[in-house]
Amino acid sequence: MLSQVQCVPSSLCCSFLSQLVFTRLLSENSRPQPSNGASRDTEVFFHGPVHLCTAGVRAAFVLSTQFSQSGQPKDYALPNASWSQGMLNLYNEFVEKSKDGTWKRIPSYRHSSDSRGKESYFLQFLEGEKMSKDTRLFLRSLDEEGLGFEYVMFLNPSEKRMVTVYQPGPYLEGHPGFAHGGSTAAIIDSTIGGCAIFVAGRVMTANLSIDFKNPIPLGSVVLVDGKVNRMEGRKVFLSCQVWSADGQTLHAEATALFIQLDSLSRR
Ligand SMILES: CCCCCCCC(=O)SCCNC(=O)CCNC(=O)[C@H](O)C(C)(C)COP(=O)(O)OP(=O)(O)OC[C@H]1O[C@@H](n2cnc3c(N)ncnc32)[C@H](O)[C@@H]1OP(=O)(O)O
Repeated sequence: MLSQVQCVPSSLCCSFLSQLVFTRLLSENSRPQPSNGASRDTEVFFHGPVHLCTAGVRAAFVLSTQFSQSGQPKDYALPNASWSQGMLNLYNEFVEKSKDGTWKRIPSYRHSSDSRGKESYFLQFLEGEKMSKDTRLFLRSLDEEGLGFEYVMFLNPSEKRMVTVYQPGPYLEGHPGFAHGGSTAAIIDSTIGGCAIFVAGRVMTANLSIDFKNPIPLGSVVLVDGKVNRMEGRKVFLSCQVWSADGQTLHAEATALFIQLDSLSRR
């Protein structure tokens, strides 16, 4: 995913009832069309006795992670039961800051194609792209809440800045108890990638250089703060810092170069 990641030497980077019931979403080829309800999209495989009840619970759980009650694709950038109080506090802080329009919460879906036709700064990026229904966005690839990347992004358009309130889950472990450096690189890349898309439309990461300063405990809450520093032609230069929620610990800082893929997409 990354063209280049540099790590400082001191860095530490380096079923629920599944024995009775196997439930899996079919390949996302059969991912439900949101307006038609969700049931078409799940296939439940039973091994042994038919445990309809548990299967139903499991299926309902899986579906509830993908669709809102309205049947529309679920916006994952909203609080869920896995968010810690610290995560909620930071989220509420930025929601408050968004009331005057300074900041804007960025909705987030599991599939790129779910962003189509919605208010999304990704829309411009997506236009004209062929979307595969087999794919999931990397950071939204897990069915169960809280296990992987729990995050919400807020964009400050005038400052060309994006902050991500981020809570790394247990499936992101590197060294025991701490987030893998690659997962930190991924959230940084996506945060500043959002900034770059905002100013330049279709972009790709050409270079990402990260200094890992302090390990990030799994389940803790951090603020990923990225901004555009300058643009030179097709080149977008960005920087990013990852801070603990209390602002006392700098976990990582990064610089990056994104390249605009075509000038027509420039905002
Ligand atoms: C969820 C939404 C957020 C998304 C965030 C996720 C983003 C990603 O992870 S993208 C995936 C990872 N990135 C990739 O796979 C990119 C692979 N690389 C490429 O496709 C190409 O090299 C690409 C597009 C970056 C640049 O290619 P190309 O368009 O031909 O540009 P090219 O002409 O070589 O270079 C343009 C300028 O950038 C400079 N440049 C290119 N790469 C680099 C680099 N690594 N370091 C420094 N400068 C560079 C060139 O020197 C040139 O400068 P100048 O105009 O001053 O001469």
